[in-house]
Amino acid sequence: MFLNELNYPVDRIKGIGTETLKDLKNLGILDIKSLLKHYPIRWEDRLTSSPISSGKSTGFVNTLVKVIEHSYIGFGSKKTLKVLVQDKTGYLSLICFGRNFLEKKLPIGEYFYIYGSNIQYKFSELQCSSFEFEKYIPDTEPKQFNKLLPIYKLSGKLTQHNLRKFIYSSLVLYGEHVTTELPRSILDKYNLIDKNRALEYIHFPMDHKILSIAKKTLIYEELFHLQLITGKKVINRDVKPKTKKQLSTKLQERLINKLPFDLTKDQKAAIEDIIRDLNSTKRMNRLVQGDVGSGKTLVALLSAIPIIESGGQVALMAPTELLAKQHSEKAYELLHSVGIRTAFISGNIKSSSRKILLTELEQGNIDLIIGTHALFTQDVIYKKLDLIIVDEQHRFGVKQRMSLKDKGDNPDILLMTATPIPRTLTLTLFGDLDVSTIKTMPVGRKPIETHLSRIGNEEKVYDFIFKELIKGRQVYFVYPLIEQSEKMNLKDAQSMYENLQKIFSSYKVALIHSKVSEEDKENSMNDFNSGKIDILVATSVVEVGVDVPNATVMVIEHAERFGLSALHQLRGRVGRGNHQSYCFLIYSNLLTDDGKKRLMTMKNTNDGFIISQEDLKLRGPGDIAGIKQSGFMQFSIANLVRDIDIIELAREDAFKLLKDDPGLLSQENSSLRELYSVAPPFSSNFITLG
Ligand SMILES: Nc1ncnc2c1ncn2[C@@H]1O[C@H](COP(=O)(O)OP(=O)(O)OP(=O)(O)O)[C@@H](O)[C@H]1O
Repeated sequence: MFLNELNYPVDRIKGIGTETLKDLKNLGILDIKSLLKHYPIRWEDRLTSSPISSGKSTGFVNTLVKVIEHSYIGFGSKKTLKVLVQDKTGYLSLICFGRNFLEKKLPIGEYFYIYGSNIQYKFSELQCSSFEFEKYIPDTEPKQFNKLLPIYKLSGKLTQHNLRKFIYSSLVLYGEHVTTELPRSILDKYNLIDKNRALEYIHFPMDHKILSIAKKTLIYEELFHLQLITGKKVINRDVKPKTKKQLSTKLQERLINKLPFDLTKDQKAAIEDIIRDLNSTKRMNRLVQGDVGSGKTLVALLSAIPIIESGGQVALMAPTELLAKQHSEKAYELLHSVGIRTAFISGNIKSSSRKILLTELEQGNIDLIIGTHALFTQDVIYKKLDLIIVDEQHRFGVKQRMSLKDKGDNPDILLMTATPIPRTLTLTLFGDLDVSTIKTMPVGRKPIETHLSRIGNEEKVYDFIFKELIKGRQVYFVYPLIEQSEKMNLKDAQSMYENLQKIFSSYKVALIHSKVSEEDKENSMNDFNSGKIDILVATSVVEVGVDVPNATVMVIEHAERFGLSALHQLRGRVGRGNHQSYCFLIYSNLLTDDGKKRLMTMKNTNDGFIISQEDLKLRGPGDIAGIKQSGFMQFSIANLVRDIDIIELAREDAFKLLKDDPGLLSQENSSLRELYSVAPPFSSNFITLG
């Protein structure tokens, strides 16, 4: 649809000068098509009449009035015009703060449409100081009334009025160039309308019904494109088959037998799923999702073994250096006894050591390499990269993930996440993804006891901690800030580190946060791991992956400032062994409703699946689990939670269309064909993963 004229720069529209252009640019509006895609954030209902008599209870009016009287309140320069108006149901005083000039614009005896909000009963009368009006002219359609008025996101000096004008002009001038992308059969199936009409009605709807059809059309179209792109990827994945393998699992089984515990039922099932994928001709694209501490990392490491046994290499990418380091230590511990050669790569390694490491990797002398995005810098070359494991995948940008894939010849991909999301959402976000879920927790794990505590009651928490420390257990303290901030009156890790050293003077306390050098971080972590340190004071750097089974208490101060999934991840640092563990969420007095809900959810459940559902409800998908940070999904109108049903329909339709007409060659699909021959639509807006 959006070709040619629709790509004209937006200043083709009359009235858009340099200043306005800047403001529009800030909203991402550069050309006609992006102007047309700047959909209203809401519509003000100036269609449904709300007479004056209803104002007292509803707080607003939308009615036709006659001006009855002018008067002034106050004196001198501070006097304020009061305009008394009347409709069929009663009187209303319009208080014109700073707008005494309205005396001329609202002459006595004339009729006006009035839209007023914040109506209050004061001084024995109904008053309104926030209102808009338009002169009533018989037999003429009003400009701003009797309709659903679009309200847009603004920037700088832009006004609603101007933006409406620009959008209206662009619809009049260029609307005819907008072509319908969706096949006619789909429009008919769901009673959707042509794209140009949908755009017209989304901005300037005559009534609620047409608005709802326009919305449905545009939402469906957006999701349909997303699914079409996903579908194409699936086809491409199948186009390049791997050779069928019969990987040996001997070494893997040997290691499993050596473990001091049995794998859980779900761990076993996940490993079986992975082996089946690795052996098949289809490239693996599997997500292992499991709650914190459910044993995903172990599953991933065990899954790497058959690939390595067959002569392939494996790369494991973690989101933070701390986590990568920890994984590499675990991997070494687990795998070196069977002769598997593991290595850790980081951006901080000295160039001479790096050179050696890279040569070893290129020659195939390293079987499993673990690191952060340092794994795919240009000079990293693999001899035979067959499997990529990505931990906490949502924390990576798409580009990072893609460049790793290019390091091998169609390598298998295993993603891991401790932030489970609903299946439809997973499919949408990650394309054609197979999912293994680890729900069963290792035997002996006890649910973590979570206590909420208001700031000021820390003494009790400290008393409790003393008891745990005496038993030989270890403790985390987490703070939202690294250092003191003048702007925010919050406790910070640095000052509390000093304080806690005094309070727990016979115990060893360490501090880690993102500003601590990698070396110091590593030393502290090692010492905490080995039990040399009793108390670790930190920021949310310990959120992911840190695994110290002897730690039994997690204290999070200013807990209301953390998101649900962060709280859950942090809490998941304890309860990783057989000891009963505890989490104390200390909150300040300033609790918002959402903050309260988050804390209550944490208190009431340990189940990461329930928590992520709550998170989704409270924050919406855009914010969840770093999806926004990874920058791959920005919808203009669709909403992944609200529109879940449409996502499923669009997926079915898009996949069917690709199956029936993979080349988009039929007449009915010609718009789509044309569109995709230039560039996938919205490609700058979203890319799916996988
Ligand atoms: N089946 C099991 N029985 C007992 N302990 C297990 C089992 N599987 C893993 N563990 C141990 O439980 C701890 C957590 O395992 P792991 O680190 O693999 O979990 P995870 O799901 O990756 O955790 P996170 O999401 O926090 O990163 C580790 O110390 C691991 O050795």
